[in-house]
Parts: sequence; structure tokens; C-alpha cells
Amino acid sequence: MTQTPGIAITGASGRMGQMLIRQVSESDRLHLSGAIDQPGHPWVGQDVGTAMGGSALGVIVSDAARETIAGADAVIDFTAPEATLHFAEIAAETGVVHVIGTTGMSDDQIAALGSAAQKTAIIRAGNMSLGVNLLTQLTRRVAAALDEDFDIEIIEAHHNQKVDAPSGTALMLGEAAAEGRGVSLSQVADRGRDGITGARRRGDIGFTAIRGGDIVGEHDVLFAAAGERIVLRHLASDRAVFARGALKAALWGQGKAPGEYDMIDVLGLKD
Ligand SMILES: NC(=O)C1=CN([C@@H]2O[C@H](COP(=O)(O)OP(=O)(O)OC[C@H]3O[C@@H](n4cnc5c(N)ncnc54)[C@H](O)[C@@H]3O)[C@@H](O)[C@H]2O)C=CC1
Ligand SMILES: O=C(O)C1=N[C@H](C(=O)O)C[C@H](O)C1
Repeated sequence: MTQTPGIAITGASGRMGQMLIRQVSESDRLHLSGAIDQPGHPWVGQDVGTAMGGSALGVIVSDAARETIAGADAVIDFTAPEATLHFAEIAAETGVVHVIGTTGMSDDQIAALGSAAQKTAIIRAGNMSLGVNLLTQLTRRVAAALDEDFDIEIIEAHHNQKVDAPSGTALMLGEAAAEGRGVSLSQVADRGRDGITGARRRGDIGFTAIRGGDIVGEHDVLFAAAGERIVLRHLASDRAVFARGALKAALWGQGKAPGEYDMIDVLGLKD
């Protein structure tokens, strides 16, 4: 029997880590080959299934990232920017496909992924759900069809433990809107309003971040003009949608040439 691709999950104890472990261990197209968390984390040394409060899965949570990633066909990584850069170096050195869901990376950190992508396939997206990736395509089209009489605002809402703002998804949507308008997001982004801000600058793309409770992830792209508004909306109510996309990416990446890819490539949504 042919062995299915082995998947190592980083940030095993995290909200996404646990969801990914559940989905990989239930998959008949992939198998769980490793689980990684930070040195000193109480889960290190325990069976990951038991640590999650279920039955044993036969995979011990490790803090030895290099060894664990080297033993996998893909590493799925939803952690934090510094950790992701470290895992990218290891994935490049070991030739393992790197699926990155981590958000909040700076431009320099994103640029640093470029050298890792010369050695292996990196698939990165601020949101791995089918719905949001479709929404980015719709946003680009609507922005291209409308002129600057329509103010573009991106409003996102997340749980109270999220550490970065605007969300990775909001930035993806902002990039899509800017691309549709033929402008650079860095020139038009308005990311923090407070105090006497003055009137809205024509052509800006504004961002608003709401944080509260256990909101999984909600995004509106608002196109507002005099007398009418269009709202494109995505509501995620279950983290399973992100994990599902990440598993697809890990499978899709097998045998792909080194380079940087995104979920639009994986889902075949390119226009
Ligand atoms: N692209 C997408 O579709 C999605 C992206 N995310 C992003 O994924 C990231 C994680 O989100 P959550 O799971 O909610 O966070 P979380 O805080 O629940 O989990 C983070 C995990 O990473 C681990 N970690 C941090 N530094 C580490 C290191 N150096 N080595 C090993 N493990 C390390 C933590 O111990 C923890 O297990 C965030 O950046 C979030 O924005 C979340 C959901 C969907
Ligand atoms: O931190 C989260 O939870 C999420 N992060 C991603 C983002 O920053 O957009 C994706 C999703 O919205 C959940």
C-alpha cells in the first residue's frame, strides 16, 4: 500500500494547531507524522491526542523542530512570525513543503521567506478558507469596476486573544482592492484613526479592527458612495474552514517546484 504524505504540525497546542491535528488524524489522504511546540511547553513529551483530551494518536509533541520537520513531507505552520521564519529555514534545508498560515509578519519578514522559497515550495495565505479567497477575487473585480467616488473600508472582527491587527485577511482584501484600483496599498492604506483626523482622503482604503469574545473571523469590504453602498462579507464560524484549506495546500504542494504560492494557486481561482 502507498504511504500517504506525512504532515508535521507546528504550534500543536494552539487554536489552529489542535484543529489541524484533528483534521490530519481523521484524513485518509494524509497522516500525522509530527507535532511541534515551543521548548518548555507543558505538552512537549506527551502524546498529542492525549494532551488534547482525547485518545492517543501515537505522535509525541516535540520541541526538536528540525528532526520533526525532516521526517515529514509537509509542515503546516500557524504560529507566530519569528517562529515561522525559523521553520522556513528548516523546511528549506530539508526540502519539506511549508504551508504558512501565520499572520502579522512584517514586510522584511515576508521578504526573508523569499530565500527559503528558492529551495522548497512555500504556500502562504492570511486566510486559507475557500470563501475568503473567493472574496478577494470578488473584491478586486468590484474595486476595478468602481471609481474613487466609492470609499473602500475593510472592517474585521476577531476573538479577544488575537495579537495582530489588521488581520492577515483584511490585508489580503486590501491588497485585492488596491490591485483592482491599480494603486499600491502602502500608498493608500489608512490603518489607524484617532482624534482630529481630518476628512477622509479620497482614494484611501481604510481598516477597522474589532476584538471581542470568541469571534472566529468576520470580514466586510464596504464600498460606500453618496446614496448607495455595497458590502461584500465573509463570516467564519468554525476554524475547520482554515484547516481544510491548509490540508489541501499540503497535498497540492507535493512535487511542486520551489517557489512562493498562495491559496488562489491551490484552489485554482486565478482569473
Ligand atoms: N491563514 C489562516 O487561515 C489563519 C491564520 N491564523 C493565524 O495563525 C496564527 C496562530 O493562531 P492561533 O492558533 O489562534 O494562535 P494560538 O496562540 O492559539 O497558537 C499559537 C501556537 O504557536 C505556538 N508557538 C508560538 N511560538 C512558537 C515557537 N517558537 N515554536 C513552536 N511553537 C510556537 C504556541 O505555543 C501555540 O501553540 C496567528 O498568526 C493567526 O492569525 C489563524 C487562523 C486562520
Ligand atoms: O487569528 C485568527 O484567529 C485568524 N487569523 C487570520 C487573519 O489574521 O486574518 C485568519 C482568520 O480570520 C482567523
